Parts: sequence; structure tokens; C-alpha cells
Amino acid sequence: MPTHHSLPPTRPTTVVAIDGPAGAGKSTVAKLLADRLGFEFLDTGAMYRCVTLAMLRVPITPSETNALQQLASDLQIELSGSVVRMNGEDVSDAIRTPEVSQAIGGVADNILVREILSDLQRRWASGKRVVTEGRDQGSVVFQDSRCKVFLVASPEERARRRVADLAQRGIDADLQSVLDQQNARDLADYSRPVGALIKAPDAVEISTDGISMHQVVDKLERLVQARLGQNLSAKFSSTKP
Ligand SMILES: Nc1ncnc2c1ncn2[C@@H]1O[C@H](COP(=O)(O)OP(=O)(O)OP(=O)(O)O)[C@@H](O)[C@H]1O
Ligand SMILES: Nc1ccn([C@@H]2O[C@H](COP(=O)(O)O)[C@@H](O)[C@H]2O)c(=O)n1
Repeated sequence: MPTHHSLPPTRPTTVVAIDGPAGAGKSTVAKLLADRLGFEFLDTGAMYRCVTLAMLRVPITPSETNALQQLASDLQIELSGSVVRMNGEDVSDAIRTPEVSQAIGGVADNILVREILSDLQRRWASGKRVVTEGRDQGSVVFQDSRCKVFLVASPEERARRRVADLAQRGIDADLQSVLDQQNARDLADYSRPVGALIKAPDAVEISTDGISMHQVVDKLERLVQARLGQNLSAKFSSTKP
């Protein structure tokens, strides 16, 4: 079945790998950092979201493991900046509904689905300079990366940010229920047998509590310079004070 077994070898790649729990600020700072460095941005959660959306549309359940794996293997996922296409359809908004977030755990638990998406992530990054974010980027997918970050923030702070984010989009959300859902997702992400959220031994932990996203990006930029200095070409023109 899987087309992923006959993949071409990957080419030299420069990766900044950012992992951390839901709402720590990964995608926000990864995008800003990628812009500053002239790197590409890879949102690996979007891939898990695409498989979940496709699963809900068929519909099948995560317990139908063969059908789910076939679905993931056949799916065409394209990521370009913040635009996500699934089999040619723009699903950038459709993958971010509460229904998808609630169902995603069963997809992320499937070991073969994780292998398929990990291969896709490596191929996507192959030959590029990339800031990637997810749960297993430093620990599993890009273990060889010389620049790994584990981004954290307190559960309360992350939930407050999420509520503010939703309010900005005109959605009224209750802090306690956002916190409860977030705790459930954290538990699933930290306890998954394969691909669990874990700080890679060589990752630097950065807390985003009480500091602005631009201050976080400044910290990350300094880390990238220290770890990848000679891999950065003229495109990297950071001279921030
Ligand atoms: N340092 C920061 N200070 C304040 N707000 C922040 C900071 N970093 C991110 N945010 C806000 O927190 C919210 C969540 O951030 P983001 O979506 O980047 O988190 P994430 O870790 O990618 O979450 P998920 O894994 O659920 O996709 C956003 O509204 C973002 O604007
Ligand atoms: N590398 C990854 C990325 C994501 N997941 C799972 O997808 C969920 C959604 O991720 P977002 O970053 O878009 O919020 C996340 O909770 C994980 O269950 C993953 O397993 N591995």
C-alpha cells in the first residue's frame, strides 16, 4: 500500500525544530522567526489536522486503523506559508474547527499515520532551510537538527491567550472550558506511546510566560545564531540590538 516506502533520499537540510504544548506560541513565533531568517515555515499540526478532517468527512473512526492508514497514505497535503491544501482544496480554515481539534488525538495516536506524516515532513524540508513546529520535531522527525527548542508556558497563560485569540475573532469562550480542553489535549500529547510530546535532550527550553512574542523571537534568533551560525547565508541579516 504505502507510497511512502519508496521515497527518494532526502537532501541536506537546515532545521530549527520547535516543539511544545498547545498554545505555547509555537506557530506564532516560528512564523516570525522564519520571516526574519529567510527560512520556510512548516506547521506539522496542519498535516495531522488534514488527515483528521479527511477522516471525519468519509466518515471513518480512528479504530478503523487500516482504512485510516490508507486514507493518510493517499492524501495529498500541500503547505505553503499559512495556506493548507488537501487534494487541491484550500482547507486552511476547515482544519481549525473544534470538531477537528477534538478528533485529532485518535489520528495522532496511530503509529503508521505518524510514520507517513514524518516522511512527508522530511521530504517537505529536504534541501531547504526550515523553521518547523509540532510535538515531535526535535525528538523524532529531525533528530539531527542542531537547533532545537522546547517552548512552554503555564496552562493558565496558554488558556488566557487562546480565549483572547478567540475573542479577537468574535468567538466568546469560557476560560475554564478552554483550560479543560487544553489539559485533555496536553495529557494525550504527553502520554502517546510513539511521538509523545517530550523535550529532546539537546533542546533548549524557553518559557514564554510574561514575555512578548517579539522578545521570544529575539531569544530564538540568538540561539539560531549560536547553533547554526555558519549555516546561515547572506539571507540571514539579523542585527537586532
Ligand atoms: N509570547 C506571547 N505572549 C502573548 N501571546 C502570545 C505569545 N506567543 C503567542 N501568543 C498568542 O497565543 C496564542 C497561541 O499561540 P500559537 O497558536 O502560536 O500557539 P501554538 O503553540 O502554535 O498552539 P497549537 O499547538 O495549539 O497550534 C495566539 O493567540 C498567539 O497570538
Ligand atoms: N508534530 C505533531 C504535530 C501535531 N500533532 C497532533 O496534532 C494536534 C494539533 O496540533 P496543532 O499544533 O495544530 O494544535 C496536536 O494536539 C497533536 O495531537 C502531533 O501529534 N505531532
